Amino acid sequence: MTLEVKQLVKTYGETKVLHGISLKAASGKAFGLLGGNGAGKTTTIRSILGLLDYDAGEVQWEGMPITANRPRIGYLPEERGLYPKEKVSEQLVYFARLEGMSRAGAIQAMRRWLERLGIEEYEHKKVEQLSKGNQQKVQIISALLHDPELIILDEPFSGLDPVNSELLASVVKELIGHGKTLIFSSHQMGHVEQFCEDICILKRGRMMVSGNLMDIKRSYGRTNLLLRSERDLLPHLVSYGLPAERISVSAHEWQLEIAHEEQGNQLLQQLTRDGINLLKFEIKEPTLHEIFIEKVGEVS
Ligand SMILES: Nc1ncnc2c1ncn2[C@@H]1O[C@H](COP(=O)(O)OP(=O)(O)OP(=O)(O)O)[C@@H](O)[C@H]1O
Repeated sequence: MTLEVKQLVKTYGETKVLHGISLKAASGKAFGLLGGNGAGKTTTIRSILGLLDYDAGEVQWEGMPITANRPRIGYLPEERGLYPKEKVSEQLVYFARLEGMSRAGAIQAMRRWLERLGIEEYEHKKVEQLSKGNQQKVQIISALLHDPELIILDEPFSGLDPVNSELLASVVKELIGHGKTLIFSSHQMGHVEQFCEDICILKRGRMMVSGNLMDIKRSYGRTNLLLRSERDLLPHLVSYGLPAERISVSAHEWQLEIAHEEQGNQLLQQLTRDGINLLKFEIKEPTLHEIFIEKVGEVS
């Protein structure tokens, strides 16, 4: 099951906020929709959901316009939308009923999810009586209760402590394993790297990078070299012609950028010739965080 967005253009008044956004999210994979504040992620998501009229482009599900062939969609918006005075159970069953579930089916699914996320004791509590993180879990359940085929999660980890983040991470992996089509929007690059095979990075409504994350990393080359030694490596590295200002050091580890893998191997030979014993020699791919900073120029 594939979602395909083709050349989306959106204008507000005189301002174009999407300049031809295209993406393809396939079943059993997560797609990372990234970008700084105001880049156009929410506008893209709202266009996919049919909550927004766009000026040009197409949104297709399984090769057909999504308006004509609408999958079951689970959406976790960035801004939360629970009613504080209502009970958890009432709200969840209400949302599930809106998605066409029977009352009995909704209650059964709700109990399963409450238990899965470890908040079964709050079933009959009002939302306002729950902590922020537990309210977040209820909202996540409301997006997943009706077993959606297309799942769009905007900052799903917000407000979750490390233990609950792990719990949600395992749920997300399970959903991917069950063949769901998942779009994941987050400023937390670590989570994106954990789940997403494909990504795109937006900047002011334009696509700066798009494609398979491993390919994107590979296309950047293996540029970081990490060395660990009990000896001071700096004088040696400088004597090989490497600029001192490009070498960072912390706790017996030296990190520097190299042009290509071969340069790393040459350095290793030079250090060995100089009788330096290395405790670590690692050529590292760039992180998504580094790619993001280079492409967007800011972290948000
Ligand atoms: N209703 C609106 N009217 C006018 N401009 C809008 C409207 N909604 C969004 N915009 C503009 O569209 C651009 C993209 O906004 P969008 O909310 O899609 O960004 P985003 O990537 O989701 O940002 P964030 O990470 O901060 O949530 C921004 O410049 C924003 O100011």
